[in-house]
Amino acid sequence: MIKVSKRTALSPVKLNAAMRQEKRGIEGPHEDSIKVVVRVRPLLKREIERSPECLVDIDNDQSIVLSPGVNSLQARKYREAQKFTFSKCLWSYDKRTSVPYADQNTVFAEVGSELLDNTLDGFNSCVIAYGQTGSGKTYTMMGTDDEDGLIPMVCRQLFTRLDQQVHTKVQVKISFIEIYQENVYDLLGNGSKLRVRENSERIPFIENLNEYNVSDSREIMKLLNEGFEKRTTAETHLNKQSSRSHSILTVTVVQEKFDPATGSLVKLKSNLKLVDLAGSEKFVASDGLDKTRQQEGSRINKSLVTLGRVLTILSQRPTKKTVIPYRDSILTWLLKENIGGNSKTIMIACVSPTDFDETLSTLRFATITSRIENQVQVNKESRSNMDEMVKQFQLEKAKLLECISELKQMDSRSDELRKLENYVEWQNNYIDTLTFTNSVTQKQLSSSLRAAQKRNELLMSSLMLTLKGSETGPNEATDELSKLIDKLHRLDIKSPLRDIEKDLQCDLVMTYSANVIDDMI
Ligand SMILES: Nc1ncnc2c1ncn2[C@@H]1O[C@H](COP(=O)(O)OP(=O)(O)OP(=O)(O)O)[C@@H](O)[C@H]1O
Repeated sequence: MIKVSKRTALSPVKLNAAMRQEKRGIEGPHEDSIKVVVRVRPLLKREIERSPECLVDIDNDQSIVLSPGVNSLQARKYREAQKFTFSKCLWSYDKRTSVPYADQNTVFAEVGSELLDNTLDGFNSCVIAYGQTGSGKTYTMMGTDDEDGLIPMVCRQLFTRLDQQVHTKVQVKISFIEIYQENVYDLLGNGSKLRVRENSERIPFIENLNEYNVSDSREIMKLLNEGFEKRTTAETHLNKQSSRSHSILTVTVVQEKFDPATGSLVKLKSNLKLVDLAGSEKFVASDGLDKTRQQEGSRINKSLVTLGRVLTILSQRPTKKTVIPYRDSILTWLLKENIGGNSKTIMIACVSPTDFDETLSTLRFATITSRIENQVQVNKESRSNMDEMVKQFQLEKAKLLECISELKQMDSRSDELRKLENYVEWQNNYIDTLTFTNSVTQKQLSSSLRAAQKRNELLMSSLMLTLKGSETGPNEATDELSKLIDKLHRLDIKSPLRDIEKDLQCDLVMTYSANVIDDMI
């Protein structure tokens, strides 16, 4: 998936990325609050039969009003409607015209697109679907057979956007886990329990977790469906197919590109986590739940209670000394970076239109979450020891191009000039190609750059002579020029090229292979 274009101007994709970057401002560490989007689901078939009262309304696209309802017990306790304001409120209750209906595409436009922007800009990103059981989390995240949810849309669009990138080498990896009863299981593995550990920077990771390289949307969708099939679900009294586990799909995107502005090689690495939480479900003895369901319920509650505790502490602006109980549940431990750490995080709070208590609890939870400021920064590495050499090369390239254009203006159309121009173009493309190519080692790159610099010196002298020839008449310079071009021919550039070609087996270097030189010079 490596592409090279000779264009130097910013492509629309790059331009958009640059504009987004400018809008967001800074690459270095900065605060970014967790964004909350609320989605109200429609009545379900079995609910319609009871003709329940709709307790929610959307005031504008940012405020949601929850009223106790005239018939409910809550009406006495909460006399007034409660209003909550968030980044966005999505109305999927019915298709009346005064409030635009939010379908799956709307969710993608409001959340998915931003997640992809952030990921491609090099930020860790995360979306967490939260809400009571049956409130529409899995519908929103995965969708159904007929309507894709956020996860499949994001995965497909990721590749569409990556395919539009030029001058970039990309690697995409995915892993998919579920946390069931406080244990981690690999949804793309053999089903054994996995351990969570922390690296030296105290960032948690899952030991022996399978990560798969994916190169297109077909591959990613295949793995996704495979994992989703394995997720633990069961029928509960509130949802026919209730997720009994938390699932986390992690998409790791590594982009390597050459930044012509700074003349350096830049590596952006971002983790995109798509989290579908299990529903919080109140259960009482009269529900007649069996022991497994009760145990599941209490474990799910335990992790969601810990999540609530962590979010509450974070929302109160903790000091460095405050202990945040991330490790009290596997869920909060694994989401450590995404809540309070280095991640641009969005919560989708899913609510039912008819359940006052649960919807109130979800909206309060969401309000606390919206007060949290994460500390984010672009995950950027540049191969700094190469930077100077590449910068130097860029300067030389600029000089050579300047010289050629000067000669052209002087209407010097000599054969030599044409050859030199071809040579300069080839050389520049070749070096650009190498710098974009991930598999080239630092050693290979630095020796190629050194060789290229030697050639640059000769090219420069040759161009200077051509220039001299144009000014003083060809005769004086011709001899010397032929000698220099001869020297250029004799520089052994073919064998190192062939070595690299063999190593890489990559179309890109092939394009500028040694054979091409034969045609040019
Ligand atoms: N916006 C929506 N449009 C149409 N149907 C929806 C919508 N949201 C939810 N549903 C339907 O409601 C039911 C419950 O939704 P879903 O399974 O997504 O809930 P959940 O929050 O994931 O529940 P759990 O926590 O138990 O897994 C499903 O039949 C789903 O198709």
